Amino acid sequence: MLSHSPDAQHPTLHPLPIVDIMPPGPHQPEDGDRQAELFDTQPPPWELAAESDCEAAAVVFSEAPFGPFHYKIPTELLGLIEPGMRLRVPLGKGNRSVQGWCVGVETSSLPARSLKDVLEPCDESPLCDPRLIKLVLWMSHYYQAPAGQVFDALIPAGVRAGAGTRQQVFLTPSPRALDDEQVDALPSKQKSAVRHLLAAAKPLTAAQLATLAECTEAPIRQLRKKGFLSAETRRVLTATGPLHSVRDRSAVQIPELTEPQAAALSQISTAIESGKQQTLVLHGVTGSGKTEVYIRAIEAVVRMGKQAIVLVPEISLTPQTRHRFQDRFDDVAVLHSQMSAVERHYHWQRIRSGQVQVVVGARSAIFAPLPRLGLIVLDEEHDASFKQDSVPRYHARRVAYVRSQIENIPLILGSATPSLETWHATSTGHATLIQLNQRIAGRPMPHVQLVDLRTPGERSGGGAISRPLQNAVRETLKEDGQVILLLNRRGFATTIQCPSCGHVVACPECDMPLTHHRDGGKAVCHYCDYQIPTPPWCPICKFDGIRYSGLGTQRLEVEVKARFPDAKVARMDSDTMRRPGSHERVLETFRSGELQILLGTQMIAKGLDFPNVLLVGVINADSALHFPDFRAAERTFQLVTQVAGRTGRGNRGGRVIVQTFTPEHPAIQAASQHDYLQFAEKEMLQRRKYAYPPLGSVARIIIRGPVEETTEAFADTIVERLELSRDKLSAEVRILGPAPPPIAKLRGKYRFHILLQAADSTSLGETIRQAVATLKPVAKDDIQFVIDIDPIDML
Ligand SMILES: Nc1ncnc2c1ncn2[C@@H]1O[C@H](COP(=O)(O)OP(=O)(O)OP(=O)(O)O)[C@@H](O)[C@H]1O
Ligand SMILES: [Zn+2]
Repeated sequence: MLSHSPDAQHPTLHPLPIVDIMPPGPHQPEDGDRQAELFDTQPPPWELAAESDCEAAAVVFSEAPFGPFHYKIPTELLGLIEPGMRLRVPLGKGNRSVQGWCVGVETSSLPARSLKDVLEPCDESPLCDPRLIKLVLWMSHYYQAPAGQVFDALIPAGVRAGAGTRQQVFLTPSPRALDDEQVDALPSKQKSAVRHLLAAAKPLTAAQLATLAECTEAPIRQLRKKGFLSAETRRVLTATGPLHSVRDRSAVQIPELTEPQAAALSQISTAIESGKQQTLVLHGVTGSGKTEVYIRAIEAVVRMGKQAIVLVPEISLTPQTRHRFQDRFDDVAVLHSQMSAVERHYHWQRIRSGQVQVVVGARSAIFAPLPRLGLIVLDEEHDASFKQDSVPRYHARRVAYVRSQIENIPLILGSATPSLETWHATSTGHATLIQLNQRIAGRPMPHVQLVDLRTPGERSGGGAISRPLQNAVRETLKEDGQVILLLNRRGFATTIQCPSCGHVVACPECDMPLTHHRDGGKAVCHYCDYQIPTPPWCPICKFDGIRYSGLGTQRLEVEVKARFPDAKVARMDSDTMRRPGSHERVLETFRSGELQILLGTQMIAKGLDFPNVLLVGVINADSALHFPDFRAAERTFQLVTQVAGRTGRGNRGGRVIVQTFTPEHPAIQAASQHDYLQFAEKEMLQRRKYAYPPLGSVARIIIRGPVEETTEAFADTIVERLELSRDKLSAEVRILGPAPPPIAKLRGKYRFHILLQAADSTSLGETIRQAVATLKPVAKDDIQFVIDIDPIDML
């Protein structure tokens, strides 16, 4: 049913007709919530006489009904309401007062009396400029998320709540104060206060005015009573103190660019000077010096009086990354998830005021309200953490692309292992490829040795570490080198099973096997965090001798400590990294050389730059390979290549040992040869064969509910509607399911999913939009459905 031409539209990066993006269409409000719509009503002729021009605000809400609804701006608020502000408006039959976001102000000649009035603005100035509003509307449309909820994702909660601010009363002169005669008649202290306020030519608090006029606040109170002063309440930032640190930059050394770096920079500079949107893909092998290229490009942007956003995966927001930018720019705002609401608000205000040159942050930093944005950089653009897994389920790469179009600026996507979406864009002319094929200082790529775990001789004593890896660790430690060991599974044992009756201890909420954690002897569900004390015997047949199998990082840690008793070992996974700053502390001790072996999950695979790491061991390269996910091979290739890239970054060289049950797998073969091209070409053939992204678009609908039958029945209804809307649109969309996903039960809810595939994202999106437009699960069934456009998570 699906047909593809080789030059099929690129689904992720094809140019979007931004100007054509329409605000979300008017949703049908709930019964009794009917609020007149300006643009879907034709006034009957007898009303035309009564019509007069009126200013109306379009308002969206973060809870149903989502709008947009139109409200009349009453005369006293004319000129005070702008798009991007929050407004208080009456909603529904009972006219309950609710807060919404203003997305537009228009003059209209429709009968004003059919519209309700705006009650009041909640902000003094917009929280969102017109370009960001455009981005919100695009996200709302593309990801099929209510615009009000997109605003909530865009504007940090700390900003919305005014964290670290206080209401303060500001005084301005009223018309009476402008009448010299009346002022002259005032007692001297009051007269002096009025004159000082007039001279200040800006609103002042009573305390400020009292200081200026050298009086107490009593005369000022008198003046207010007599009507010489008008008072207005405003929110002001009261948080002070060192909310961000400034580094001493006197000793910073600026490296001379290598030739390939200089060539890359010159291409990027041309794009920056062009003043146009352009997507540049910086494909540089690990350790090729991509960060230095970003920094130089941003320096050029800053010289032009503009600003930049650098997005990195959350886990890379270590001091090392921060310092690299803070060392080179006067004003960097680093945004990370462990910030308090006050800190976040403080930086947001600084960013919006235009004083910040560079914003470095994870996914949501793409929304930073820089007034003169000149460049966006996504480092490690392939990283899955750029996709948000709650509404709005956006991918920062796609949003960055759209923002760069709205702002008309270049976008740099950097990686040693670009996503196939990005790679494909370079071959269809939607992006320009810039390559750094060599490491800095002519350092060789590390040699990778594959250890075939199927060969009995390679495995030593049933442990996780093969004989070759064991020898290599020993030699490295002897040479005073450091070791990184990757095992992408946390916990001690990943299955707890009774060898007598075969029972596997599973989560009652998710039906997934529990993982045994040694600390505290807990059995934990890695999907919902359900925990019980690990049962000492089989809960079913009471057999005394339950078995722990399957390898996790805790067990690896025990084995490593037993095999190399003289080495200092640290484990890094989400269990040991719960406390703020723990990630940084471990990396600091590793850098200082105090630690010899660092083992952990994928969080040790990214971005680390330690010259003394002479050996990287991958305990089980296949762990991600057999997931029911079309990106499994890509993820395996990326993970192995990235972790292998952590060695050989100094003058002492480095080597990599990869343990695997499938050494012949193309992803593992290509990773072992540092051959991105080989991988990309083979993988692209697979994607083409099945019309998977980037050669087609995918969407996923997840349906969940407490009763299996009703949930499935509801999923069936969605499929029927999808088929109807597909046929009505004559869209070539393939609809698969409903079927239980790999995680068929989660937190006590049954799950079904529907997969949709099409050659282009537009017909796919429209098919879904029409199918669910009026769809609502029966409230008593407690069923929810989630639309995930361009899903990353297929579980
Ligand atoms: N021109 C240069 N001269 C000397 N050293 C450099 C130069 N450019 C970068 N470096 C250093 O080389 C090292 C590797 O650079 P960087 O971390 O930017 O590489 P990368 O391409 O981002 O690697 P990865 O993708 O593996 O994270 C860093 O220690 C950096 O300071
Ligand atoms: Zn669970």
